[in-house]
Amino acid sequence: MSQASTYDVLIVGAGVAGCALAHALANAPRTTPLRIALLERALAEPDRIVGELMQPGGVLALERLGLEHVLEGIDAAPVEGYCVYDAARGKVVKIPYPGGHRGRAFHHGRLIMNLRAAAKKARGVEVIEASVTDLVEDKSSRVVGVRASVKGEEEKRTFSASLVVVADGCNSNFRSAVLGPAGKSTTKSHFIGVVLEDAVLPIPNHGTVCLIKGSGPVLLYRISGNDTRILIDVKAPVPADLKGHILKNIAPQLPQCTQPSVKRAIENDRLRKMPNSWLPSTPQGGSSAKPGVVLIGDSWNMRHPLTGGGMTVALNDVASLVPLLGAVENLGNWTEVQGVLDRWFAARKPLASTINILSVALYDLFGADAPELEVLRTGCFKYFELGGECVNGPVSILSALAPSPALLTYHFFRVAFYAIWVMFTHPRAVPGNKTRLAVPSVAEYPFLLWRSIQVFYTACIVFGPLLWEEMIVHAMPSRIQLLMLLGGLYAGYTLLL
Ligand SMILES: Cc1cc2nc3c(=O)[nH]c(=O)nc-3n(C[C@H](O)[C@H](O)[C@H](O)COP(=O)(O)OP(=O)(O)OC[C@H]3O[C@@H](n4cnc5c(N)ncnc54)[C@H](O)[C@@H]3O)c2cc1C
Repeated sequence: MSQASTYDVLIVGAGVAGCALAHALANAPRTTPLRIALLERALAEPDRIVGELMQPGGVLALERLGLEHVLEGIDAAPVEGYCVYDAARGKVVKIPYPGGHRGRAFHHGRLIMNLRAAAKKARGVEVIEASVTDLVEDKSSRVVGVRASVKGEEEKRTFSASLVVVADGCNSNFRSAVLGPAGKSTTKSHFIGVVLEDAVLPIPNHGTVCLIKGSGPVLLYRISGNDTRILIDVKAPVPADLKGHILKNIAPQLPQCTQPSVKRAIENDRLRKMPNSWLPSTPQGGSSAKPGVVLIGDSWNMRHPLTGGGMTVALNDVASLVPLLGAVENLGNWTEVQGVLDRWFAARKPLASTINILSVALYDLFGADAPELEVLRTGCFKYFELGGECVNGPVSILSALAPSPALLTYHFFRVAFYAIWVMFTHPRAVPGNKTRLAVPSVAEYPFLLWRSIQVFYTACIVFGPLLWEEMIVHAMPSRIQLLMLLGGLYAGYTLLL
């Protein structure tokens, strides 16, 4: 016989978002405390290659949520900034976080176990090992609960609640039921991961991003006293002989100091693979939303993991949602919840959109194979070499300390113009004699002028659609969007003339 269990809130998935949300909702000041069920399909320590570097903006969100202690006792490594290594030139540039801020890197499973323990301790939260199989709807198609296989029980159980929150991660089973076609994600590439033992990084305590010729970027960061994570971006189709491909084409391009540990790990260990997906967020409070259910975390919004922003976005989403949702006395009042979701969508935009756009734009530059993107990639590296605000601005954005799409747009297009300047003014290999370097001659200017137009156009088509998707498409009434599109087309037409 199936049992029924009734709560105020059901949360599907005890990962980063689900645990933080359960803990924060339980601690929200309310006249009547909430009864929350946190349903997780496997309570054993997860062993995954995701969510291992937390940006300073994520650490601050944990503090806002009263969860900073989850970073303790897990042998987490401090992260003081980034080091970008350009394999083509064998050069590194140091990009420290601003103002002495720090991120942390760790084994993902250890963080999750601490988060689950914190959720379990919170008043009114029940953590249940159960795999959710269906959303339960009433006659009006409002979600009123879930059905789940509970560990140790033969029959499926129905859980009911005023509100269901889905936080079941990147492979969400319920995304399309809630979002419809808007829930279709795009996979840009895969990350291949292994753990290196006793690896030496070019700059200690700095996440390393390696720009590789003919392949996507490679990330390296220490995740405990002895362990270093390597994530190698591989575009589709993933080669059948992956180990051979990495050992032959990628490992020799990595910084010399890391190569012995990389070769050892690739030869001896099992390679793990995860898709790198992109899913812009869509509003959940509008008339097309499914009543009674809300998505949060990767089930709702994903970006490229190159910039390690997923947990930061998820935690900041929780931190901005809970004060709004916690104030709703009757969570069964969907009209009131809808209003909250609209305000939440607007409140989260600056941080989430900045991180999301940056991750994909940077990936397009760093994973470049087209010649125009190659120019932008070189320009970006040289922009960082300028130091000062050319480092401080971008790293403040990356670390989620400066949640500003305007600042991101400013630096992105400064990089594009600087890349064009570099093309005209910096020495480069002379065609036909790769060992000789020379500044382009005046005779080459017509070609470079044409290339500049292509580079600028490429910058626009990399950045424009991301900005449109994240900032405009769901933020404005469609008539204003249409006017903006027509205005943009007209401006482009007059510029071309
Ligand atoms: C290769 C890779 C590397 C990444 N590296 C970083 C990084 O360094 N830094 C960073 O900030 N972000 C990183 N991310 C992104 C980050 O992992 C996610 O943004 C983050 O984990 C999202 O949290 P979540 O709670 O939404 O999902 P998850 O943390 O994935 O949690 C989902 C939970 O739901 C459970 N679940 C799923 N289905 C069900 C079901 N039917 N019933 C019950 N439970 C269920 C799962 O078991 C899991 O515990 C990376 C992503 C990838 C792909």
